Amino acid sequence: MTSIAVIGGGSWATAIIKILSENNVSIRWWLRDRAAVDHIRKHHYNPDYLRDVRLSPRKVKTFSKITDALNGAEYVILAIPAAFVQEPFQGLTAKHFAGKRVVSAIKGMIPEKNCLVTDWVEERFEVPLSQISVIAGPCHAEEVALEKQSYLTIASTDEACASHFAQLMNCRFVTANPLVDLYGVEYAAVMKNIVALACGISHGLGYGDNFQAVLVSNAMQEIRRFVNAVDPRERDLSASAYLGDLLVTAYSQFSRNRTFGNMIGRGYSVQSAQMEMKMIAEGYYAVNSIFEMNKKYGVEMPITQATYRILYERQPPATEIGLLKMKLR
Ligand SMILES: NC(=O)c1ccc[n+]([C@@H]2O[C@H](COP(=O)([O-])OP(=O)(O)OC[C@H]3O[C@@H](n4cnc5c(N)ncnc54)[C@H](OP(=O)(O)O)[C@@H]3O)[C@@H](O)[C@H]2O)c1
Ligand SMILES: O=P(O)(O)OC[C@H](O)CO
Repeated sequence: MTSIAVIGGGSWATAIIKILSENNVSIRWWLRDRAAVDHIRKHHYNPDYLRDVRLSPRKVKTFSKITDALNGAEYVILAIPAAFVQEPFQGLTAKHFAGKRVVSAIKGMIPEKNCLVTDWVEERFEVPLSQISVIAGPCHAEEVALEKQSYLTIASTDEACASHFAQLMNCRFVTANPLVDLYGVEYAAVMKNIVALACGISHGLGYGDNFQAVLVSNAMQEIRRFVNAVDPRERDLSASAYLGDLLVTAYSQFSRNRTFGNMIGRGYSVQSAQMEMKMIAEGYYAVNSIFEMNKKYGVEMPITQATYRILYERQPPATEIGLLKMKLR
């Protein structure tokens, strides 16, 4: 049995645990909410997210102390929005991660540092990059809960690391494939959330499918320009880890980022949209990080810039999307 620590108690953590539980694994699940830890021990489902997912008490043990969850685990999966991922690890050191492989399921950037989660893990806990991977690909937790066929990509700099974890994620309803492009996949996953915000804003303003198709096509070009500037290498951006994830997030009814953007387009303030949405839209934090990062790279990024001005400079969505409209082809 492979021992896997899962850090985070939200919808994606719950979905990942459902997938892994299809295989021969032992899961050590840390949740910050003590009541949820106790509830899962007693009733075998997460009271706050994906309540229909049944959790095997034989395979899944819950913990409220993070060091207990990490104890003896071969893998550590991070599944907390990037803005909050540092909090539970305060006081922990490299020794807590010695010999472990780390998998980030997070599609976001650490706001205070404007850095990728995998870079933070490497630097903060001295985990070798070859032992770090990400879970990517077009996949919503809600569809995993329904066992709808899904595809994941496990990306790493190291083929063996990606392949080994991909095997653990393969199951009846999930096909997981390894890919050697850690940074390209991670940045594309961060950026598709920004695009989904822009799609939601446009939809909220009354723009239709014709406009969105052009917006998404232009967004793919924007992602290509940025990713190639930050990490130039051969990659096929039409693969599902890149284009597929952009499409599902831009179009799905389940997308948190699109939903958040839609509220902004309809006139909600950032604060009221955040309060209304129970779940986290990573794109809100990512747009600031990518905007700041791009001061160094100077890539042409009209969609990111318009979204930044709407969310961080309080510019009227109608004005910004109106200006963006003239730049799209
Ligand atoms: N949901 C998906 O379909 C999906 C798919 C692929 C990737 N992802 C990525 O997975 C990551 C997690 O997203 P999610 O969808 O699981 O989010 P979510 O459903 O909104 O859950 C957020 C989780 O983070 C916890 N949290 C919030 N603030 C925290 C803090 N200050 N300290 C510790 N924990 C905190 C919440 O704990 P409480 O419940 O106690 O508030 C909750 O367990 C994101 O990067 C997202 O992009 C999500
Ligand atoms: O619901 P979103 O917008 O956070 O997107 C979730 C996943 O990243 C889709 O692959």
